[in-house]
Amino acid sequence: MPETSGQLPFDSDDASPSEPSASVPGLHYTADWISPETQDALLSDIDAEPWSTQLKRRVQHYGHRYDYGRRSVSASSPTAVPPLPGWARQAATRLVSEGLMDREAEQVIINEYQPGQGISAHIDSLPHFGPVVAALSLNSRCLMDFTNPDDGSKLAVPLAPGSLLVMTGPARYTWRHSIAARKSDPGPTERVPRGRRVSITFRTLIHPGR
Ligand SMILES: O=C(O)CCC(=O)C(=O)O
Ligand SMILES: [Fe+2]
Repeated sequence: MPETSGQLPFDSDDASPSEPSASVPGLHYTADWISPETQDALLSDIDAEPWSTQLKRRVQHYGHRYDYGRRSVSASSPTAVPPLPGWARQAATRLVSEGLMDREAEQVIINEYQPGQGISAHIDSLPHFGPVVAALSLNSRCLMDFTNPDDGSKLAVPLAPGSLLVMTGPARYTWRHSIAARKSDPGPTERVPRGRRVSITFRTLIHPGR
């Protein structure tokens, strides 16, 4: 296991070109954005920090806490959370240098999904978060379902370990995304069992000072 000390080899050499989705405008998928070794190093850094059990899935918040009940973001001290770890700042810098985010992410939520867990359909908070949401997948694949409420169209996007999904434009502002709470996903030939999946999501804030 590589020793990280908060720093990770966030080189972009291994990444495949980002692919825009044919069906969901503003959705970009990059396979192998990080290597399996970097995934392992990230997971061990993440698992060394406390998880919040306020939801069915465990989460960690950095930079600013997102209050799921109030659907708001707070920077005030009673709800303060740790700053972005070094590895998250490196990833945020890389997202800007690759032209995927306009500014460095100020808020990170890490989600853990055990097999059978998911996330219900939503759009990430419009009053609080900026125009791009990026999600890095670790350890297990899953299908993320996108639904357009205007015409009911749907697309299931496979998210492989090490991949990066970037939502912007209609994928960010119109389409809803969700992960079904189930233990396996349909695959090309047979069902694919899910393992423990951890996602790291990066966001900018519309009002960083509040
Ligand atoms: O797990 C993911 O890849 C995405 C999670 C998500 O949609 C969110 O945190 O808003
Ligand atoms: Fe989301």
